[in-house]
Amino acid sequence: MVSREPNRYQKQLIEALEGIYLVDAGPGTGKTYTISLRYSHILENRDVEPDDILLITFTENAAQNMKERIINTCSCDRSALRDAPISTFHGLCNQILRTHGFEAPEVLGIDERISSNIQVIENEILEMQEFGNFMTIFMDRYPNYRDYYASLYHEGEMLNLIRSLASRGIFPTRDGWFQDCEKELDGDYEWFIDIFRKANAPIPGSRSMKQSVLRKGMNDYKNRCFLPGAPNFDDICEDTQVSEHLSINAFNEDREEFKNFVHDVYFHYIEYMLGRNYINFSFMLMFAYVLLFENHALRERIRYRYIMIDEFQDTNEIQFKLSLLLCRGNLCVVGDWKQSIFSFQHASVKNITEFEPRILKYIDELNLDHRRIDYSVDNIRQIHLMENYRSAPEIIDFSERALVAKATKDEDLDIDAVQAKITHLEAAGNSGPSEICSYAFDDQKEGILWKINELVNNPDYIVHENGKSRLVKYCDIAVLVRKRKFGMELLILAEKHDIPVAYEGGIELFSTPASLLLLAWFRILKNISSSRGWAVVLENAGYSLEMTGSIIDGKDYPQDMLEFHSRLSSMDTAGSIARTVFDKYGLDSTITDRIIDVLESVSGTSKMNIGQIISFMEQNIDNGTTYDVDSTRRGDVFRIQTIHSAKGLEYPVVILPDMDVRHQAGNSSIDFRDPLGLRQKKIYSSDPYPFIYDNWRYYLLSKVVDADYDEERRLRYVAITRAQNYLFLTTECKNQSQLFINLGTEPVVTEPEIFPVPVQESDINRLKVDGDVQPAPVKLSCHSLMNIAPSAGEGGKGMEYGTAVHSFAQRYASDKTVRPRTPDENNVKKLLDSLDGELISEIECILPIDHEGRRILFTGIIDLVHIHGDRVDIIDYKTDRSMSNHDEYVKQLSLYYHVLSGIYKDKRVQAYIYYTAEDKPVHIEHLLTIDEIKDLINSLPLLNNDARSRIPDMH
Ligand SMILES: Nc1ncnc2c1ncn2[C@@H]1O[C@H](COP(=O)(O)OP(=O)(O)OP(=O)(O)O)[C@@H](O)[C@H]1O
Repeated sequence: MVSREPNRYQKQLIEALEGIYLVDAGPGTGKTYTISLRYSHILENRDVEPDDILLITFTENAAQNMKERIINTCSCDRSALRDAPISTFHGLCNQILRTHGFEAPEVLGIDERISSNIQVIENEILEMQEFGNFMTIFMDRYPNYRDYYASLYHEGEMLNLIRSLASRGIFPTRDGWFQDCEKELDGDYEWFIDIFRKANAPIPGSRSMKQSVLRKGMNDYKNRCFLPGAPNFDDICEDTQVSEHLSINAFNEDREEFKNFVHDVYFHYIEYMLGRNYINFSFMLMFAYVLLFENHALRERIRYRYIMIDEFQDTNEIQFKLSLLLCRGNLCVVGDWKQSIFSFQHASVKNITEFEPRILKYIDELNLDHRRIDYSVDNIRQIHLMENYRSAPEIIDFSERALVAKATKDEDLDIDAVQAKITHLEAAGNSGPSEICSYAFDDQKEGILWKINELVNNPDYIVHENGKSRLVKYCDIAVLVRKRKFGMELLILAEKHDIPVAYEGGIELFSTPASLLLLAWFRILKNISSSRGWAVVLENAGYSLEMTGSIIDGKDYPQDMLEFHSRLSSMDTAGSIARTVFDKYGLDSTITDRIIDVLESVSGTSKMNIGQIISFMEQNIDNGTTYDVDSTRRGDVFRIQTIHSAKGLEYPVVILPDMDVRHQAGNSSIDFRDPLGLRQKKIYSSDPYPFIYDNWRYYLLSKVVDADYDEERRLRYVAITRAQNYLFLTTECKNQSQLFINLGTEPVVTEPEIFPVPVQESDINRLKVDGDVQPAPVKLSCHSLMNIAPSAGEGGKGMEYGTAVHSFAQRYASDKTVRPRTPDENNVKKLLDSLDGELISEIECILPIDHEGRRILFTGIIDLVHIHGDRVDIIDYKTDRSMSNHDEYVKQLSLYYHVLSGIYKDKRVQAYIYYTAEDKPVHIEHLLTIDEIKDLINSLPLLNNDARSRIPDMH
């Protein structure tokens, strides 16, 4: 067992307390572990209180965990630690503003105050609604900007731009910009021209010079709709290059008016929010910053003796500057540039990769008119942690190779330069078994589930825990996805297959069936004749389409539902309506709790009426907004997580599906990024005719700024480095990303075996339909009657082997030229050669059984049917090395037997299991009768837990 003593370098970090420290170290090197020990060490060895040490983490959860870890390990007074400033930047700024921020808006020339009961708008949709209201007023007041309004795809673009500017420390004042920061909006000409010349250099060919990368990328210029006056393609594109003169002209585009527009929207939106006693996360940081910047006495009072920041690679510029203002000279930041994956939240990887130049630049800015930073940063020390305690050596090596895998065929990636920046890690703690394997499936999600079932309880896969070895459990496995949609689809499929699963990392709460039902009731509450509302409610209660149509047309709603409606009408809060609806339907889960929670919080914050609640729910659905739901299921379940939410975690087994690395163009008409500054992608003009034209200048400039796949690679790196022992990469057979191909692991092409597929009722209980309604049939795979561990079925040869044998048998039955490759396939060939009747292979069959008032449809695939004279043989291949599962297979063959007996009434049907390893067809003498099958059905948990028993009574 690995000792938990810090290593030499970790010790050095723990003990080196005074000064500025940068730790840019790889995954699993113990950064978080060491930081918590360093915190305790400061308390134990310096004359300070917990209040003197600021520890910043990335999420509230991480802060909580860190605090608990410190409380459990530190020998100092635990009660003092409970309120210690271990928090996120937002938590810290919120606290500063509520205590000292009353007059902060004055710094920007705003007359409003920050009250101690100011409401933080955390909800994206709610803020978007507020922003929409604000823009309506603004547009009315500023008609002069109407061309800009017309060019926006969506008002939300402006809100996103405001957040992005705020994260960079670009704030508007009444008369201009705070600290002349608007020069950032102009872009960086030197930087631009440097990359322009690189991208525009012709490429040496064998005989003559070939087109530059930039020139190649410009071909689409001809097809765009630019305003008249834009240069012709031939003017802009020369033989092998793009005109430098026109490119400089494009960079120097006059944007004064556009900047004024952005300034006015930004400034008045801040005023509007404060006027309603609201603040958002971006403005919280902004006001805390300007307050500490201007109020020297306060800054002096608040500053911390020691500051530590975890996950520094995902901080943004204003957070970096805030840390400097809050610091007395002892700052320690830890992170890993290779794990920077939050640029969409405006994080800046350069905070860590260019730590030193940035700190010097920021200090110059902060000290321009007053000496705010009085400590020295001349001696920034770096501590290198190079031992990875998490992953097996193969996984560490593979992760480092993945960082230099090209994302596209033509990507101009300087592999040597990237490699030079990677510090190779040694595996320090994990000497357990290890495997990296990639798979190509026809259906990737089915394939992933198959692999999970193959892993669990399979002696081929071992996990070490607390010094002991054991088989893999579901809870050891994490599937880390790029997009939530993929994760949600996998979740639904896993649930359908009855594989224990939990989805973590946010779900589209308002698109869940429970929420859609609630939305329907809100619609009915707003308008008793709402056909959209009634359609959902009636359908959910089991009414057929025709019945629903006639009820809606005749406004002849069921009495019990009308009574329920009048009960809901008497309620005055969205939360109580939601609670009552969910109670009525017997819906009680973490999802319904969270829906109530969100509705209570947003309707409480902004006093919404029913119409606004409906539109809030609709916008959530349209935007696919996700909410964290406190873990759906605990226990032995495998986890599906987005890569972003898996940051900092580790799992014995990681499955990483292929991800699409094509850049989503995204509908946006404005852009703000280095080195281009603030730009309009689209321009509205009524001349020569009203249209939203492409901006030729932006088009050209955007071609200069290379498509950047670095963050995609880093995302993959984060996912891979969560794995301790086993890493499985998966892809679709037909649709492999270039990044996947370039990882260089030849995928095993395999077809997943069929699972038990109990088709379940929806988790929503229904209001009862008047009269008798035949319940829908339940579809079950024949495997659901069998009691076989998923991996045991192939008796040690593995499912892949079994799949290959089945696949060979199927092909050989129809094409005798196919060659066997294994002894089992050879035996199958012998068997098939010996059969002289008609052969039908892999035929799907369904056996209906009526049981206790309900129809159950058993489905399965018969490997081989052999029809010969008055006899029909059913043959099922098994690649097991023993016959230990024989009795279970008899159940499966019995179902097939009853199907074929019903079809071939005048023939004798016989069933055989063909054990391929032994070349042994075993005739099954005693097949189960239908009554015996019904006895087995009684023991199925799914059917006993019949949803019908949970139907609420409306009467
Ligand atoms: N000196 C050590 N001895 C034994 N185990 C260690 C040591 N240092 C760290 N570990 C263990 O290594 C694992 C990774 O540690 P930690 O999460 O702190 O790394 P990290 O550098 O923050 O990783 P990441 O960058 O991936 O978030 C944890 O299980 C931790 O307990």
